Amino acid sequence: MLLKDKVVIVTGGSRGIGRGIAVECARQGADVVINYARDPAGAAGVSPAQEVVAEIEALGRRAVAVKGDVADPATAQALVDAAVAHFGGVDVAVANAGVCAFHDFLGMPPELLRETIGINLEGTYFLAQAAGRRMQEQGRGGAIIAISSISALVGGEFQTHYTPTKAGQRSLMQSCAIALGRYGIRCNSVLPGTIVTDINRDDLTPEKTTYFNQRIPLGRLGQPHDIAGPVVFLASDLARYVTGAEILVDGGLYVNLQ
Ligand SMILES: NC(=O)C1=CN([C@@H]2O[C@H](COP(=O)(O)OP(=O)(O)OC[C@H]3O[C@@H](n4cnc5c(N)ncnc54)[C@H](O)[C@@H]3O)[C@@H](O)[C@H]2O)C=CC1
Ligand SMILES: C[C@H](O)[C@@H]1OC(=O)[C@H](O)[C@@H]1O
Repeated sequence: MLLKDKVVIVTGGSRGIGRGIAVECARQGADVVINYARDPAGAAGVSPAQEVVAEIEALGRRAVAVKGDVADPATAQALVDAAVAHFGGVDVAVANAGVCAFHDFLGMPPELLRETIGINLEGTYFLAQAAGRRMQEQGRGGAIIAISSISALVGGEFQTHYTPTKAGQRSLMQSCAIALGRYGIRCNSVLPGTIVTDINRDDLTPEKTTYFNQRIPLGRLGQPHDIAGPVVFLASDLARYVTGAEILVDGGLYVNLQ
């Protein structure tokens, strides 16, 4: 087990990539605080956040779900407080929550631009700061991981509000690595390629899916659990000398120009 008895926070942990990360961390021995923004119950009357908590408990670990908008700095503090109150501290913070409402550049409403920056970039900043403060007090180091994107490296016609937030998260982790290295707190990014989740359900038409499956050297789009392994690695002591770095997890998409 790579994360035995570590305490992990995952924002946006009730769905998609965040859910995959939260469950894999528990499988690796961690107790987990998951954050969610909105969580309507499904047909069976059980919400996704409750499902994740139950899945983690079935693995023999503890979990708690905390509601909150990551764009609000109070949410980051509430997540740290929950980790301390329920599990005694924080070892790993994963800034995963994010939005990407596809929109053309010339018609971009300022509200959508600001909302995207607030959730994706400022939300990561607030979590890194709140977790970093607690980790410094604890004096036992820690790991902060931003779920950035292949979009930190390349542009997107309908993502002019989004790609700068992903580049910003990567840059933020580099600067935090310097600011927090003296406390043994490592800060890194994971850059997923295109992963099939709710965020791109409408964008990934059958035609686009076929195109990607042909262009990606490993022959398929990603799934949430493809991202969890690299996150666990960065969170674990196996990565004890890794900070200010990033792992591109895209099936080879980025390097295939043709
Ligand atoms: N799916 C993909 O192809 C890729 C996704 N990413 C990034 O991965 C992260 C997770 O996205 P996915 O799992 O794909 O999408 P998703 O839509 O399935 O999950 C996003 C999560 O963020 C939460 N969230 C959204 N706004 C929030 C807010 N204001 N406060 C708290 N939580 C909020 C949602 O409730 C949800 O749990 C995002 O940061 C996204 O930018 C990066 C590269 C590729
Ligand atoms: C939402 C997109 O499909 C997804 O998110 C990203 O960060 C990449 O641009 C992917 O294509």
